[in-house]
Amino acid sequence: MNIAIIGAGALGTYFGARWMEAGANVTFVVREKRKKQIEENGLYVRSLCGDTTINDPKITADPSSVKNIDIIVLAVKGYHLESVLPTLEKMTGENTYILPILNGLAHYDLLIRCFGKDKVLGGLANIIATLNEKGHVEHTSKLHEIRFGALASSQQQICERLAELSNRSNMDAKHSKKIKTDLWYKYMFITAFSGITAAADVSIGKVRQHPATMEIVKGLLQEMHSIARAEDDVLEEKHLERAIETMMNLHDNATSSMHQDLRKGLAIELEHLHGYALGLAEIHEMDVPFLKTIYGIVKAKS
Ligand SMILES: NC(=O)C1=CN([C@@H]2O[C@H](COP(=O)(O)OP(=O)(O)OC[C@H]3O[C@@H](n4cnc5c(N)ncnc54)[C@H](OP(=O)(O)O)[C@@H]3O)[C@@H](O)[C@H]2O)C=CC1
Ligand SMILES: CC(C)(CO)C(=O)C(=O)O
Repeated sequence: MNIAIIGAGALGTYFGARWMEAGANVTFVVREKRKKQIEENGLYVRSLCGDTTINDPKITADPSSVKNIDIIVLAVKGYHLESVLPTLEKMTGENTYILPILNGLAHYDLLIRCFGKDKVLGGLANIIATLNEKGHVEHTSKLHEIRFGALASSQQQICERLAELSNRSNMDAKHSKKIKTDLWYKYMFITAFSGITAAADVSIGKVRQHPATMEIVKGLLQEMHSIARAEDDVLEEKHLERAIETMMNLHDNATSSMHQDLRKGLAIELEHLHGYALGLAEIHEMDVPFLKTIYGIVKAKS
């Protein structure tokens, strides 16, 4: 299978490396600075699930040179989305599908508008990974899940091909038959988790110590659940209960990538996650005081 990864950041490099180990032909489409860094330092993954070095990785900063791709994995941050569209346009052929693994849902509207609903697969990732100063991946927990699935009936075959490849790989890959539900669940969860950890500047253990703080988490989840139901009606009551249970069971030191980015002084995906949810709430004329407050607090810190 020919896979192109746009964004050789933490997720793109990690999953790209795992697909390569499983025998895929993977090309990394990067910008010049990252290309130079990879040429100097190589592509290396340090992982609790097994280290790996990518020997002679195919890297290019010229998307028009990348042909005959089955799946383009989009692994950029939400705020890179607009600027990556010309890259996607140059690479998307008749038989190419786009698999976004970004957090959130805001990108689907844009991608489907630009490339059509048959082209855009559903995807998400659950992993804790970052790039170190050498540009190598540091994967620091045993969680390395990727989920993908068809958003249109014409996409079944490509999803099955990806599942066949991924089942041979060293990652927890799931071909989901209910990817829309999975996407909304993750969006609900990450908006609450990243919101509270970034706003309070603490990891989840501290949040759980204080019932008043935990009430905010529950309020955020409840509001996101209501937005999901108004928009797509795919989440049930059990999903809300599961999200609360997961929050209760996370390791005390667990925190969100948004919180970590904020601490490092990096850009964050606040508009992509919380901003987009506020827009949906407005369309549905819903009152979302927890979301509004968290957005306001994190905005001032960003
Ligand atoms: N890290 C994590 O643990 C998790 C992250 N996620 C989500 O996954 C997504 C990706 O996150 P993550 O991998 O951490 O992000 P990173 O910042 O590590 O990687 C994003 C990469 O995208 C690259 N990029 C941006 N624009 C372009 C472009 N036009 N062409 C080529 N490359 C480009 C950047 O390259 P450059 O160096 O040139 O800027 C960067 O390397 C986010 O939505 C995040 O929320 C989800 C689960 C966990
Ligand atoms: C919750 C987690 C770590 C799961 O992948 C995540 O998506 C994030 O922090 O961005």
